[in-house]
Amino acid sequence: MKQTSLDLEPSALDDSGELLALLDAWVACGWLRELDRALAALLAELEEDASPLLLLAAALASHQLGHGHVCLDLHATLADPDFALSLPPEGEPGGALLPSRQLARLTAGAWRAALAASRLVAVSGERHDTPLVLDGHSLYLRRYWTYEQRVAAAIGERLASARQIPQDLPQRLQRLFPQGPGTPRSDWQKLACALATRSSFSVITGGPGTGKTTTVVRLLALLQGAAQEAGRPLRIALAAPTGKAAARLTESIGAQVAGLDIDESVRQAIPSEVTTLHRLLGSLPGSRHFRHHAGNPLALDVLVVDEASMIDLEMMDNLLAALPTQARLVLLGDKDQLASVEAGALLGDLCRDAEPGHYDPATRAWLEAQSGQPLDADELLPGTAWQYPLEQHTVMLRHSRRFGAHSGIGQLARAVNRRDADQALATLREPHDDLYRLNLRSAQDPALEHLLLDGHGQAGGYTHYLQRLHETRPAPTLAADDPAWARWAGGVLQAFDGFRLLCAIRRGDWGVAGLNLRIAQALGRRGLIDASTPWYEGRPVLMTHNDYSLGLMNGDIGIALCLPEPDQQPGQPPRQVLRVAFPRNDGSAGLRYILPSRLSAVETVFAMTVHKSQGSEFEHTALLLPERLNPVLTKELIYTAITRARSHFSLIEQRESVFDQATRRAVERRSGLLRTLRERNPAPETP
Ligand SMILES: Nc1ncnc2c1ncn2[C@@H]1O[C@H](COP(=O)(O)OP(=O)(O)OP(=O)(O)O)[C@@H](O)[C@H]1O
Repeated sequence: MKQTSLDLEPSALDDSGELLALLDAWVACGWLRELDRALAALLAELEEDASPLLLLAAALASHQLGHGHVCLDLHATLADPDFALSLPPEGEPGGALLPSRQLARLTAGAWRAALAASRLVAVSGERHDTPLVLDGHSLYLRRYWTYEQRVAAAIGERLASARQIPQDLPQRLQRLFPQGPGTPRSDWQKLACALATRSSFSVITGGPGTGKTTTVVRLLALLQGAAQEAGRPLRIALAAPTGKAAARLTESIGAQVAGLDIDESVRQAIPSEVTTLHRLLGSLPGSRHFRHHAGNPLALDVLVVDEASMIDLEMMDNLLAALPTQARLVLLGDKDQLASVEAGALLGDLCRDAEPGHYDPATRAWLEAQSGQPLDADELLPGTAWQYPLEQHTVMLRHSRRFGAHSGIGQLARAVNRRDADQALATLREPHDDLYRLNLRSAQDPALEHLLLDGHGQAGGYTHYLQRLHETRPAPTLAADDPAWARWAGGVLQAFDGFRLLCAIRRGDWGVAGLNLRIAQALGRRGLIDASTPWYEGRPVLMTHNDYSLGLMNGDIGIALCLPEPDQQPGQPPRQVLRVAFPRNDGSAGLRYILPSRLSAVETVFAMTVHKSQGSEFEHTALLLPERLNPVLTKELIYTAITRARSHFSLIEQRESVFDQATRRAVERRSGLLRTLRERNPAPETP
């Protein structure tokens, strides 16, 4: 259909054929997925006179899902098209194809009107048979709009269900959170624990080392202790979105539970094993569905989910459906981290107002009475329960015990999080034992290779795990079932977590692919690996898809090692074969060994993207920034990279301005979850 236009030449926005040709061009550049374009083509078939503006919006709404946004926000898109759409994805020059050029003449009013006029679009979900829903100035694919509505409804229902609170809550809190010399005036851990006893839904957010695990372990001790006394012990489960995160939490929960001063019967009834959400819900291979759902709910009274920043909207919908409403759900995570790569920055949405708190006077009074402490933080703002229903059940932990006031990593992370680029740069210039900055003269600067292989001072590089591999290898005559092999493989995997290079992009000199090649070649030149073959001993690999038949999940990391063949001929010396050792990721500290030929979806992982590093920590983390700003470079990405570092952080860059500009820029995830949740909360009746 032709739109009226002042231009004589038809443009992509005036003509459906031209629009589809533009989408083709974007697909050819690798900017748009084939499936985004296919959706536009399908809609063009369904509605013969479909407006090109509708086809464009549909393809872009689908494209946005691939970038984690649940919907296409028309205003935000038109305000800064290239950034809002992340096109081109890695910042390469785009010329006339750039969205900022193509959408220059479009206004939000005209776009919205074209969408609202289409039979394929329901305005605010008033019809149930359209593939698209327009909610305010956001266009959704119906499936995602439905997820958002269901998640908001389920959370709203949980928030409204008040829980019975132990009469002696103040005393119980006092026992679990004794006031020590280092305890701040407002102990936010104690406040978070108190608040989480009140309803079936609560969120505890905080940066690294702020005590999320400590708090939740004490919360579980409190709830289980009270439940046991009442003769109704609780069924508790702990979960995390990825195997890696589950393994990490298993370790820290185990240590925390062991260290608590509580009755042995309560200790025994707090699980220390953490499962993945997929395993908890019972994933069905080859399907989006799970064994547990509303019709077959989880038999649980309390569920704690850590690393909740990695939960996407669809998973949250599944989780809320499968968890009975009377069961408590406690989400833990760092709201400031990058969100899940799937659509929906759930934790970020839920915690948008966690810092100012917006506690209702009644919430504040209750918290102060139960905890015996003032609610005290400079950033707090007042609020009411009906305007801020979720915030009455959310606490942000504010004191990091891992990165104290003098830690360089802590100072840098805090400055980046505030988008205070000047302070972040000043911190990088000051001498700090845990921070290092490498300014490259060019992409080929040998200092890069030196840092990646040998590290810097106390901070190691990639030679460390390979030295361990070679120097601690068991005698080849040992039988395959000798525990020395598992100890060795486990030690090599652990040593590999001593260092990781994180990249912002995938392609080019500064991307994951190029750097993986370069690092492998450099290690080959040192004789530490044989990089002339695709599968060499010491090759670290990352799973890029879930493989249910092998029990490996997207994001799992393994290392190829020469190990004795399990089925040996009696009397023969053990034959060595290359197998890939993966941690079991079930908290058991066990390993599994897979033949390389069985691994179809893996890539080398010396360097990995910051996105993929979420849920992991490394002793030394290096972040390599590309030479040009691009849409993925935001303060969330930089903050996430810095906070992956346990002891040392290195920033590698060619131009200082990229760090500076990226730190000033924040991701704006598009979703309407918080708005929907607030709208669903009834206003109080006026007398
Ligand atoms: N109230 C406390 N008293 C003493 N030590 C504490 C307290 N809270 C936390 N810690 C210590 O601080 C460290 C970090 O705590 P914790 O692991 O609970 O933080 P976290 O927010 O879960 O960290 P992460 O970001 O790694 O998940 C741990 O060593 C823990 O023992």
